[in-house]
Amino acid sequence: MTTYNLALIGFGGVNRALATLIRDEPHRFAALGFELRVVAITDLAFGSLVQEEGIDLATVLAMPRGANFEGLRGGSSEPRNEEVIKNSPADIVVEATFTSPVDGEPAVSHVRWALAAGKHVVTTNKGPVALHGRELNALAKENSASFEYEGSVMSGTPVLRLAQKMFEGLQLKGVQGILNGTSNYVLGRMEAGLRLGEAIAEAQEHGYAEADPTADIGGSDVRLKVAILANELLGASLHPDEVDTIGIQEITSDQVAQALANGQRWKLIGEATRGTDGKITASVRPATLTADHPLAGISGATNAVSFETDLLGAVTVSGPGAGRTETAYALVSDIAAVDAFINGGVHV
Ligand SMILES: NC(=O)c1ccc[n+]([C@@H]2O[C@H](COP(=O)([O-])OP(=O)(O)OC[C@H]3O[C@@H](n4cnc5c(N)ncnc54)[C@H](O)[C@@H]3O)[C@@H](O)[C@H]2O)c1
Ligand SMILES: N[C@@H](CCO)C(=O)O
Repeated sequence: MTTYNLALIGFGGVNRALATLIRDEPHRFAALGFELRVVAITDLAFGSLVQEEGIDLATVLAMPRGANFEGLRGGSSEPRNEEVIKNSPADIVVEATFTSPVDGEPAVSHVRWALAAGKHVVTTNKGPVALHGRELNALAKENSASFEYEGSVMSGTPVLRLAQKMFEGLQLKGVQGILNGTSNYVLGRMEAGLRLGEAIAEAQEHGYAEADPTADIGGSDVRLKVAILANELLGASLHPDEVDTIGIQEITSDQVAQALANGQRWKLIGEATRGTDGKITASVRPATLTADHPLAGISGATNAVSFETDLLGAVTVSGPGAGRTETAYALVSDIAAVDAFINGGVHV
């Protein structure tokens, strides 16, 4: 059976959940026809660790926050990202550091270094895809590497591959969705009477929120996702700055209660639409939805996206939009796509 060597860049919630799956559920990967070995980890907090024969995941997963890899064979307290990405014996670089909605760094550099070295990249990080997707895909092609990012839009719920593969023969006119688990969770908890700050703290505990939750609440997380959907599925060349964005930070508990009393729910809606002139416009804004709207019933960290098609009308997909293990699954599906690329030379 093929063994793929992985380098985990970022050892936070998502990559720890992936490491846990690799440690506890090897049968899941065996069923896909390969096994996974983690040969390198880097993280701002832990430093870096490279062990060619495979890192003992039980040991590193048991390390408390505040500890670092110095003292372990091949370990250092410095996060030597560039050295690890370029020189470790990894076949696949798993990028799950924090998302910068401004310039995508440091993740953009991580992805560039890996692809330029001919290594495959899987990532849940929206920044590189939304801000430099075209360039990075070209770099992947140039270096015969695979660049996979299914988890960048709706965590483990398949959206990009589903639309690319299953909507063949349909014309896509637009997409509309609830694309942020944290803000949707927060709005639901405000309906239950919590204050905004209390609800955000709960979302952080569940592992839904970004490192800086203002990205979730202020709409910049959804802006990146809308740009990805528009560019990947509608053939646009949108920069996230071109997506008009308003978050939920100004929505008050009174407004939430008032809407409920009127049979409505506040939701943060991201959309991208192809106009009659062919131009794609996109926005993120809060809206009150009546109960009969297809997105009104989407609660908690669940997300949903409606694809507006010419022959079927709206096709809506819903599922987890955030969560550590749910997002780690996106990486599993991406690694399976890399395997298919390696074996067939094609993207799936
Ligand atoms: N958690 C989710 O539900 C979810 C869902 C979809 C996508 N994502 C994306 O996945 C990525 C990881 O999410 P997470 O929940 O694991 O975040 P996290 O904050 O738990 O972990 C990120 C880790 O990256 C490390 N890091 C930050 N900058 C670094 C650097 N320069 N070098 C090395 N390490 C660095 C941090 O120390 C931290 O341990 C983010 O980009 C996020 O937007 C998360
Ligand atoms: N913080 C994001 C993670 C998924 O991208 C959310 O809450 O949706």
